[in-house]
Amino acid sequence: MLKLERLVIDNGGFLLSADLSATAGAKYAVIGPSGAGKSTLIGGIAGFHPIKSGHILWQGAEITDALPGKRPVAMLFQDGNLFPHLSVEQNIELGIDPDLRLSPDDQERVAQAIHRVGLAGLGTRRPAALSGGQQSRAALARVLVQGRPLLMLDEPFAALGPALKADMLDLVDTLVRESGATLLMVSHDPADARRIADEVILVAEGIAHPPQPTAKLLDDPPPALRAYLGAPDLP
Ligand SMILES: Nc1ncnc2c1ncn2[C@@H]1O[C@H](COP(=O)(O)OP(=O)(O)OP(=O)(O)O)[C@@H](O)[C@H]1O
Repeated sequence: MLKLERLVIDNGGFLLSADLSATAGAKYAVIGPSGAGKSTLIGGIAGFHPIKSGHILWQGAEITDALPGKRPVAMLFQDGNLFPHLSVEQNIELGIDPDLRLSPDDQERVAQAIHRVGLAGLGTRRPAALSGGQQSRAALARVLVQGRPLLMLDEPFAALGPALKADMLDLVDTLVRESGATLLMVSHDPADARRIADEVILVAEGIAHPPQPTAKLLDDPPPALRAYLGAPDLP
């Protein structure tokens, strides 16, 4: 379980509060208005922002002050952060060892990840020689090989068209189920939440609220979410 206990994250003076738990192996969408603090929330859990107060616990162990690389977290951003001068294979290998010194077992894991995301035969290409969807797959393979139990995606597929995005969400769903990882995915699109998330963490006005079942929250949104979703005001 991921526990955020009276947590306050400081992102350059912007404060985000969270007091909630996320069940291991479940899938959460993080949604809410622009600027509300969604990226701050997952950046804080990943160790990219200082913690002003409170605690972050994973499976009962305190990780509040752990270095980012020592946390149980793999993170994927919108642009995927692929290095243009490296092959797809090398980009994925970086997920295992920044110096690209891989054991035969590691190389086998990379080959399996490439296969698993549907890029078999394209491992020697540079990112520029891949389509946008294929680049997303390569970036996903890189977080996969890290084998971390907490997978955090920050609007990873926002640049893709609707059909490709749906494909990628389904792929993430399958991979997360297979690995048993816990997923936190920031998205602006409620349809993404419905497609993949068991529960939604609503972030509004600097507060990350405890998770609520996706359909219940989206079918009957609270005022903070209602305006954002463009839902009509209640009479
Ligand atoms: N480096 C920074 N220094 C100061 N304030 C920042 C910094 N980065 C972000 N902020 C502020 O923190 C607040 C939350 O930003 P954050 O990126 O977490 O929101 P968000 O909900 O992810 O927004 P969006 O949906 O637009 O990506 C915003 O008001 C933003 O202006």
